[in-house]
Amino acid sequence: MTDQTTQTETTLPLPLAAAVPGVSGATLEARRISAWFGDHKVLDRVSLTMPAGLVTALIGPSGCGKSTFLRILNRMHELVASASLAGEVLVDGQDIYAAGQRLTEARRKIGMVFQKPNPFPAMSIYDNVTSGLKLTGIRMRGDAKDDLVEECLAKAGLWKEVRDRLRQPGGALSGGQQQRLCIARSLAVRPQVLLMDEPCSALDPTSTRRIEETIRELAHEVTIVIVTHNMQQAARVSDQCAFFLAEQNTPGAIVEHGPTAMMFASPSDPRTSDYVEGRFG
Ligand SMILES: Nc1ncnc2c1ncn2[C@@H]1O[C@H](COP(=O)(O)OP(=O)(O)OP(=O)(O)O)[C@@H](O)[C@H]1O
Repeated sequence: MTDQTTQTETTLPLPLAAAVPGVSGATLEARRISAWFGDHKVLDRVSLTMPAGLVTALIGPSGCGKSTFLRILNRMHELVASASLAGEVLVDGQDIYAAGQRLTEARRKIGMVFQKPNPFPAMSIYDNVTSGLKLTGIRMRGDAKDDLVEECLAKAGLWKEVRDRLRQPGGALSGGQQQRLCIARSLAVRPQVLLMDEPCSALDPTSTRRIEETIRELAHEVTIVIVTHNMQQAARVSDQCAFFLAEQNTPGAIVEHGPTAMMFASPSDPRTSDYVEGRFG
């Protein structure tokens, strides 16, 4: 699904986390990633470094392989029976696809927030936040768990709205609140990287702004990679952008990447300027 935007949207003066001393998160490096569904090659030798503490936006027209690339970054691509890949994904220098690397560990380090908010609807808000702990083998006592729930909901910008109803079901929240609950759930296992696949495309403009603010606030502690069709959103939230394209039935590849301001103001490839200025895609 594609979120439509207009040129009339304003740009939020959100702070940049770039190059702030003391940022945490991990540097994620994709090296020569190719991907297939059966015989259909959808990515061709894509390399990209996503530095610690920065927000990287993946942009490009529908079908160019952005979501596939994102799913490769935390080993979700392999859930599709026909899927295969080549290349390496390094988290602070360690390849998550190397022999002996555990799938659960990769997923703990590298969380994912999806297009459509997907909390467990009948489960309480509190239990939604802690639901990932058991899966990843983290044990916690009551008080520590309470503190973690508050911390994660606060970081996701939801604590004040739900502090008095933590035992109510997650499904009773609004769409925007559900998405922030999903962000809190991802944060509870202390990921180093957070992947977001069009996290605002199902949300209204106000909820979108809240999520964008949350992304900027989180950027100093977790490396964020976001897929978005919304160029204003890419400009507002990201520090660097990578422009993907799959031309004339060729596999997707990165045409150009660099600091967001440069990608929008003076890209070196005319296809990038055509895309970011809305002339195609
Ligand atoms: N599960 C799948 N099985 C087979 N082919 C798939 C599958 N998922 C994606 N593809 C194909 O892989 C290519 C890349 O798709 P992908 O969803 O990664 O692109 P995208 O850039 O994220 O698109 P969009 O912006 O529309 O979400 C497309 O040709 C798509 O049809």
